[in-house]
This record gives sequence, structure tokens and C-alpha cells, in this order.
Amino acid sequence: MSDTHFLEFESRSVLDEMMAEAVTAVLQQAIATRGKASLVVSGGSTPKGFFQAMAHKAIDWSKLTITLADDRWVPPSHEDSNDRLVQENLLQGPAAAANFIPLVTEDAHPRDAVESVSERLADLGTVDVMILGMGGDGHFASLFPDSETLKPGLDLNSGNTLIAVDPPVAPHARMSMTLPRIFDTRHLLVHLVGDEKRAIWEKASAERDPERLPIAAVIASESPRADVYWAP
Ligand SMILES: O=C1O[C@H](COP(=O)(O)O)[C@@H](O)[C@H](O)[C@H]1O
Repeated sequence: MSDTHFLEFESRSVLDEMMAEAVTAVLQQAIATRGKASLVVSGGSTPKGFFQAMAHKAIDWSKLTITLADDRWVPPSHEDSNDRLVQENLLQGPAAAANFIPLVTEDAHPRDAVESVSERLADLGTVDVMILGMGGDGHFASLFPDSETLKPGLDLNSGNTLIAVDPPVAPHARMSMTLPRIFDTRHLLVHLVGDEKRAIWEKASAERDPERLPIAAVIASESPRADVYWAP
């Protein structure tokens, strides 16, 4: 089907728990080895249960840096904010001790903040775990098909960490990690739920055309190679 490792679970709640256990093991090992760890998460509707499962894990949260692969250009109080999703579901209880790096500023448009937010991420280095979601149009992070920012966002030689995006259809301007920043990770996970997304994943695996379905760029990657977590 693809070069990726496709893991199937019987339900979304089982997936959330199993993925939380796998991510926790990597982060604990990183903290034991290097004294610190880093986790990049995605937003949208998919990861809420995973975030809630993670928040209960025994991690030295004060040694963990967390940020987002992308966010919508709205205040953190907005219901569409990925930042808000992370704050309300992941950074709860002991997990609130994690160092969270937001991608959104008070600038009018993300293009005005690419430089300053890239500086916030300057010390991130190779992250321990990067988790991507995927939209029904095959986008990941905020790298959308039919968008003028897709090509520069996917350019592995751009040298850029972030890109400001005006999605052609989806609401809100975005700040998104670029593909080279996304691929600078020790572990790459893709979190998918539902038959519709599985069908899109399989279509992207067959077509291998990131311009039509951007997730094809992730599927094609051999290093890092993605582990896909899927449940119906
Ligand atoms: O807009 C976004 O969409 C993708 C997928 O979201 P989902 O609602 O289909 O789970 C998400 O991964 C990304 O972080 C988000 O900003």
C-alpha cells in the first residue's frame, strides 16, 4: 500500500491509548538519554482523545517541549485554535509543566510573524516525535493542495522552518511548518481515523502526486519513515 508502517486499531479510543503509550515510551527514553525531549503535534478534530490520554502519562513534563505543526491565525481563545485544543486537552494537570511554544502572535497576518516565530523554534533541533494529521483533501499541517504555498512548503531545500498560508478553501490564514522542518524528527507518526481518510491515504499511495494530495510527500519519505495509526 505504501512505504509506511500502517497500524490498524479496533477503535479510536484504543488507538489513542496505544499511540499515547508509544509516544510516552519514546519521550521517556529521550529524557533518560538526553535530559530533555520534544513533541510536535497537530490540531483539528482528530487528536483530542490522544491528547487526553497523553496528559495522564508519567512523564517528567518539565523536561518536555511541545509545539504545533500548524495553527490557524486566530487568538488562542478562538474555538478553531489548535493552541486552545492543546491547552485544554493536553497541557492539563502535571502536563501543564511542559514548555509549550505557540505559533500564533498578535500580528495581523502570519506572513508578518514568520521570522519571529521561526526564532522561537530555533532551538528545537531534531524533534523526538512529530505527529501529523491529514485533512479530507490530503493536506497535512497547513500544506494544502491548489495553494500557491504548497510548492515552497514542500521544498526540502528551502531552508525555511515555517510558511504563512492562505488556504484556498479552509477557513483562516495559517502558520505551518514546512516539510524540511517536519522531516527533522526521529519519529514521524500520522494519525488517521475513518474509512474516508484511509481511502485518501490509499489514493495518495497509489498516485504519488503531492500536488494533488500533499500527504503523498510523507508517504514517499524513506527517512523519516512514517508510522500510520488508523482506526475506523
Ligand atoms: O486544519 C487542520 O487540518 C488537519 C486535519 O484536521 P482534522 O480535523 O481532519 O483532524 C490537522 O492535522 C491540522 O493540524 C489542522 O490545522
